Amino acid sequence: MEVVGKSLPLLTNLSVGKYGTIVFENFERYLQLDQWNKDLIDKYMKYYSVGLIGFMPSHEETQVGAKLHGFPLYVHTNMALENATLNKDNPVLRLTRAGGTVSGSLPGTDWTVFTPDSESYVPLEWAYPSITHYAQEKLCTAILDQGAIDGIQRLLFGGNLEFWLHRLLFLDGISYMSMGRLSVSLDRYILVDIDDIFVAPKGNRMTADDVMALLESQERLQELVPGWKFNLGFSGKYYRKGYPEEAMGDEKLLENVDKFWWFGHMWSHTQPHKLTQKELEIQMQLNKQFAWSHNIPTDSGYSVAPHHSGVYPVHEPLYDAWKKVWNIRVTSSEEYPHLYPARLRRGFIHRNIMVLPRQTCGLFTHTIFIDKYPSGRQVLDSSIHGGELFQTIVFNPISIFMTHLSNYGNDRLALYTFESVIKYVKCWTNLNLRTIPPLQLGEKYFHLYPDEVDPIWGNPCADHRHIEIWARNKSCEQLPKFLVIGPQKTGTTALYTFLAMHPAIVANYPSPDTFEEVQFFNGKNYFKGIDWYMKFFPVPRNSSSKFLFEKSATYFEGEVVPKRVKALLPNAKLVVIIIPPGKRAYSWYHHMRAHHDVTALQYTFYEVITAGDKSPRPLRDLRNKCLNPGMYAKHIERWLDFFPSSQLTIIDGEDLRNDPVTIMNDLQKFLYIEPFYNYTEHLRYDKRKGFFCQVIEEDKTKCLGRGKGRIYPPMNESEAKALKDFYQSYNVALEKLMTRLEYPVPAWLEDDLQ
Ligand SMILES: Nc1ncnc2c1ncn2[C@@H]1O[C@H](COP(=O)(O)OS(=O)(=O)O)[C@@H](OP(=O)(O)O)[C@H]1O
Repeated sequence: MEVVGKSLPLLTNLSVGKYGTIVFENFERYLQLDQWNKDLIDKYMKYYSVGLIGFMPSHEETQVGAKLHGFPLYVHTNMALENATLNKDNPVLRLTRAGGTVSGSLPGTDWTVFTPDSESYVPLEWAYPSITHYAQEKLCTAILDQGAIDGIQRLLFGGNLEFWLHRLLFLDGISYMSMGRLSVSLDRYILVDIDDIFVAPKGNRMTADDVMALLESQERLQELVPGWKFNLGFSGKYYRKGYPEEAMGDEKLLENVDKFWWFGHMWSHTQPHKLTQKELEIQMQLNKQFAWSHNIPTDSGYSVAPHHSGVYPVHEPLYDAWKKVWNIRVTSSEEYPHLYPARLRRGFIHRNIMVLPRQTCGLFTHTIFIDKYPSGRQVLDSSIHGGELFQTIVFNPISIFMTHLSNYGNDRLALYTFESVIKYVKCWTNLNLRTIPPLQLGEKYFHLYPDEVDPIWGNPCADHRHIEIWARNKSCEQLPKFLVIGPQKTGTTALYTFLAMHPAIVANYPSPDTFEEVQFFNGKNYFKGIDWYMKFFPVPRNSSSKFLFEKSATYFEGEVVPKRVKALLPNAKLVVIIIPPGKRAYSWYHHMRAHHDVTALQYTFYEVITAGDKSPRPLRDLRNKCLNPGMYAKHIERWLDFFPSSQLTIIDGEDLRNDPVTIMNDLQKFLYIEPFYNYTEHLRYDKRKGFFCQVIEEDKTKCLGRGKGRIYPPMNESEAKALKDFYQSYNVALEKLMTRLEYPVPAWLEDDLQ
């Protein structure tokens, strides 16, 4: 999909058509195109068998029987309409079914209606004028030009997408105009959880009659939705806690235990984020014993958490206890990434537990009576009749809804809601509705959305609901305020050490697995979750005055890293160090040799940097690790796609090496760190090491270890030349970038570009 501004986009790519359907939000813009562009689009549509969808705009001035420029079609604008119907013989209909009449006024008073004067046109939708002085004949509000005149099919809408039926027709239009190339599947999966089946105050619970009504409703729904079963969550502690007739309702449910699906909850419906793993296990175990003693199946692999607590933001003990006690493989939540907007809800898999997005159906614990539905019953009915609930089912391949015991007692609001909406979907669509058990649903979901498997951890403090369901002992102050992102071999360890000397700055604890770096955002560690990450930082006692930071030099070139950092640490400052890229590559090569890397020992530096794409894999890998991080501009631009330049600073590593005091002073200003730390007194050039080192005592310094500031022979001329050629275009881009960001161009960069 491409949204076009003033000029037309390139329609083809290597003589392959790029677009399956052309849509004009305002059809007049198509009519007003200059001849050249219009011919171009028309030719494209004919050649690639692509059709056009256009929406008629509204104007203050009303047109009555006006001819549409260039078409045998007459329009009447600014109409108020009601009672829409569809032409069941129109070939566009696919997902949409000509279901009857949408009674009542259509949204807006600026509809355009069409009168064709050619056999090429087939009406798609009709409606009647609302104002009585018009003749009560049906008027065409959407029309298909089948292309008999100029070989191009066009679908014109006289109203916009505010009308729910048009949203369905629009999808069908895209499918039809692209000859099926842009079609969505007609399968829709719905799962309704009743969560929690024994939890509701006296008076709001189910009686035995309500349970029978639930079963009857389930049978009727099974006729419409193969496999339909209500999915009941239970907390055993509340069994038989209602009035006597409600206790009989609970018993009735268990008499019919095999007619439903079941999933275990917490024994006492407590929010998991408030509990330790041990406490969670006890809660779950009690509930499991209750299940065993009442013949409730315990093998669904599904569970949900009260108030979504612990699922997202992740409370690891919940996942641990779920796995251990119930062997949970799938759950659902409304909170990832945030509650609203609902259309952005996603799934993810964490530690082999599939978290599916849950939709909202408008039934909450406090919505008990149909006639007392908040803001009136008509709100519920319009949600069912083409509104939010209807569209949720139509536009989401998989919908998981949560309902509550209180929705099924009294006047059985939930039964009314689901039976009505399902019937309405059946009436107006050709969708194949299905219900399958949660585990299968999870597998289906990630088959449909493989890109969602990997989570993107957001910042819990960016959402007040998330803070409420995050453990008390956790705090966003335990996350870093800035990151030294690399790249490797540019002096990042020296910078890390100098920063850690500052009394107001606190560095991450070293990682035992990755030498000193945490390497959270770039590799597998990311999937260990943010609890794991936070363990690398002390809980700051006086948080506001401490600057936590982390240095992982591989973040710089990691493709996914900026996106992940942005999600968790949107306000973090970023520190980049650059040195001559060839020098960096050479240092890396010697680093690998010092670590006895067989490939580095086997090949000369020249062989590594000039290796072709047909070379052995290990050689190519080493070449890439040598050369890629030095494509500085490319990587910095990627970070700038996610962060404003004011959050990122670029340090010239040669300055850091030769004049660290000035660099550290500038960096303190960039980070707004107080109190100011006078590095002049704390850093001194060490002749033996050949670098600046930390002053320990008057006459004693502490330098970085042997692995930093290695001694190796200078680069030879052919190596230097190969590197200069390789980095030429990247260095040009770097110079431009630095100038744009108002940095002085480093002397080495100017030299390299000579
Ligand atoms: N003060 C001080 N002391 C020691 N070394 C210093 C210092 N300042 C900069 N350098 C240069 O840092 C190079 C190592 O860079 P990194 O620390 O980023 O390497 S690593 O990615 O963490 O392995 C290291 O590279 P080599 O000289 O190739 O060993 C040094 O040149």
